[in-house]
Amino acid sequence: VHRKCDRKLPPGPRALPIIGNLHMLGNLPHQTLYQLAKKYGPIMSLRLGNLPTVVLSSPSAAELFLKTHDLIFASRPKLQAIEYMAYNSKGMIFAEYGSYWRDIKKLVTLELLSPSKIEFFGPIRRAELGCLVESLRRAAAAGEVVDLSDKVRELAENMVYKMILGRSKDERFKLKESVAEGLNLSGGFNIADYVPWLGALDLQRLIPRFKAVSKHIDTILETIINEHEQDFGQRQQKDFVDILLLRMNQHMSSHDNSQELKLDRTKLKAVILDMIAAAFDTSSTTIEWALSELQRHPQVKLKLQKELEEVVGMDKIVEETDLGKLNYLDLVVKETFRLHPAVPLLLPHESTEDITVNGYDIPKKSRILVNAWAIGRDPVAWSENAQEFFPERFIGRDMDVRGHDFQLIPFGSGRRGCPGLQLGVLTVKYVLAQLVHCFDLELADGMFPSGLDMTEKFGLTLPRANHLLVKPTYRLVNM
Ligand code: HEM
Repeated sequence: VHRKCDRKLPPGPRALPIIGNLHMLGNLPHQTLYQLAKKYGPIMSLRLGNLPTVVLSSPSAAELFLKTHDLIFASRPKLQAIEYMAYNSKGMIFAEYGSYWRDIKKLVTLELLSPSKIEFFGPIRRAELGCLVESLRRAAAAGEVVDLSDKVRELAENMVYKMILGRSKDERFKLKESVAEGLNLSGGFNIADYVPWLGALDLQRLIPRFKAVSKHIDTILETIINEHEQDFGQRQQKDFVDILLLRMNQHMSSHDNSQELKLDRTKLKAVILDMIAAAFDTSSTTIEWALSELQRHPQVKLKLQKELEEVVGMDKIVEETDLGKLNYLDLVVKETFRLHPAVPLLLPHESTEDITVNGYDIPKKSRILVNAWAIGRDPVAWSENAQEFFPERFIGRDMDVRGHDFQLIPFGSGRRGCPGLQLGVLTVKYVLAQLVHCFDLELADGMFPSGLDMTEKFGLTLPRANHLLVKPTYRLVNM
């Protein structure tokens, strides 16, 4: 046991009283932390309020914390937004590490996100993507400019809501808007999570907003679950709510006393909300950046279109079964994940014990931030042209995004790695391939490709600050 003053923390900038280093983060914390790490190193120590925080910014640093010592760093901090808005961490994403999280993870990976379930929901993705292609075709015929950022986000939302709740639109309530507001409110660094006594004063006036969003979402979920209970068995298409209800009812009727997770209504709502929140704009953000990079790199786009012409053909649309044959698409998507990880600092991890890593003492209950955005730009891992969008860099490099290559961890790695990885990668590839195959896009206002603004907007995910506005032209023949 170390006395506090004997501890050797990782190097880092000086902290101010009370707020620590919070004031340094700025509007784009992942970029600030990337710059600070250049000075203080890949294992860097900060104080956010009075919380010891470790920021990891290189592949080997991430490997030490997410693989070598994964078990100690596999928990999550308690965040005020989550306590209020996500059923007190009863879902999976913010559950503390332990048997409850393990049981939920099992349920989610086996019953909601397994390969067979992903395949089962294929027709939903196909139908929704078909609608988007149709709407872009109409815009092309009319020579209109479309907000592609909005369109792609709407598409991803529709796919997700259909799969989870069985419907993509419901005129009666504004679930999408409320979830978006909830995510927005939880995206920033909330003072209350770092300086509890200041939090009690609620200077940012967040608590009433948390409560309002939470109440609204809960009412909607209750209505949807009630309706599922009423017409259970009558509908052909089963969604996540049906699957979880079935599971909940099986438990109740079998009176089994096993230790396995017993779903109740609150847990069911928490899991449903987690699935929505996790899938909400991760895929669409990635697609938006991929399309932006292709717009800025016409030669990459042409090469991808050529591959699609050869593998799919100009008289056919892309099917999910084609994706495995599209090798260049795979490189383009990896390169997008490298430069534009949708969740730039992953989700916060928390340590459950005092531990020494690489000679540094990391106290129990430290906050761990993994800067996946910085790791994707690490010049040692990616050479001098790390900042450039260059898919060919992956040729001959046996590397994927699954979390065993620590240079590329857009989905995290280890115990807390993303369970929606397969679905996420599939969605990104499918939508991107279809849009690139079916349309040529021209930037609105005749802007040169290289002039496309690439400013980011920090939140839970990292979308474009300015929407991508384009004029589409349809490419396929006899379709
Ligand atoms: C391109 C799409 C996606 C990206 C880039 C992404 C990325 C991530 C990242 C970085 C984490 C945190 C890892 C960590 O803390 O170490 C995460 C966690 C998670 N993701 Fe995803 N994700 C995507 C899609 C999805 C989808 C479609 C779902 C489910 C429908 C999903 C469900 C989850 C869940 C439940 C967690 C929490 C895991 C835990 O705490 O144990 N994700 N994701």
